[in-house]
Amino acid sequence: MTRQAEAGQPQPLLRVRGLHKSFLSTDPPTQVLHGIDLNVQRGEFLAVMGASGSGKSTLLYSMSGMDRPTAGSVTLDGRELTELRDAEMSRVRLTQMGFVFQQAHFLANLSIRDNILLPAMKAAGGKAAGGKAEGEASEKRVDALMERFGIAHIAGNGITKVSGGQLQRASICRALATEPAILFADEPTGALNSSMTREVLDALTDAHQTGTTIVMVTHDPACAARAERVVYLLDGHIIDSLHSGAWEPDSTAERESQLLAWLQTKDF
Ligand SMILES: Nc1ncnc2c1ncn2[C@@H]1O[C@H](COP(=O)(O)OP(=O)(O)OP(=O)(O)O)[C@@H](O)[C@H]1O
Repeated sequence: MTRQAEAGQPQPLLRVRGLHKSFLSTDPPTQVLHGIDLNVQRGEFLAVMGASGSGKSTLLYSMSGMDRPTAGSVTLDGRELTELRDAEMSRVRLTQMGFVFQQAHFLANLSIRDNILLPAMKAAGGKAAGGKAEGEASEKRVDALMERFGIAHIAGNGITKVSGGQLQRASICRALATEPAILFADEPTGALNSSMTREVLDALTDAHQTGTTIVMVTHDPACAARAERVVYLLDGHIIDSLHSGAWEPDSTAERESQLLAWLQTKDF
């Protein structure tokens, strides 16, 4: 879409234009993304699908500032991210973005609650710098999130004393505790069995329904069926997208079969 055509549209929360990513560490360089254009609207739940190696994780990392794109533009709430220095980008990631990965990385010497609280405290500037009130507000928010996602009873446990599904729900709490503008999830259910997958998907759906913008990379049609829109990546290009609309519990089977039929047209 040209800038002129975009003028009448609501400004997307995340706007990606002409995004290229090559890895120069290989000889010859590995060109992974070939000029991605993508808008993510405020409050949207977007899934990114595609075959293994098509560049899904590279896209997620390049648009969330975890890695530097080779060329192109990424704006979050109108702010160009590709020009930020590392320290500024780290601050944006800490305060405006939440991340959930396939494997939850938690500190072994802290309780689940303290692991969740840590980035929220850091984002608020720390108790000492941010003031007692901000620290207390972070603690209240974390306790409310743990309650909402059904893990309040494991608050004091260490990470070896919880299930994979509980740990992943704790990851989602940790990602939301800083009240990010956008949540990035990379195969958040990839390491879970089907009942734990459902727990985590319910948590993500809940986060979305209460206003969180989500971009999720997934192989799993059951995960992608929760999203409002799915884009399909092939060899570093977005080749198609499917709008499924708002998710309703009753529509799960229908959405999955619609998505599977769409994926079959892509040799998925
Ligand atoms: N750091 C790196 N250096 C060199 N090549 C890389 C690097 N990271 C990724 N690649 C290559 O980029 C391509 C895309 O990888 P990416 O992980 O983004 O794909 P994907 O679609 O997420 O795959 P999967 O579904 O298997 O996780 C692959 O060919 C991969 O080998």
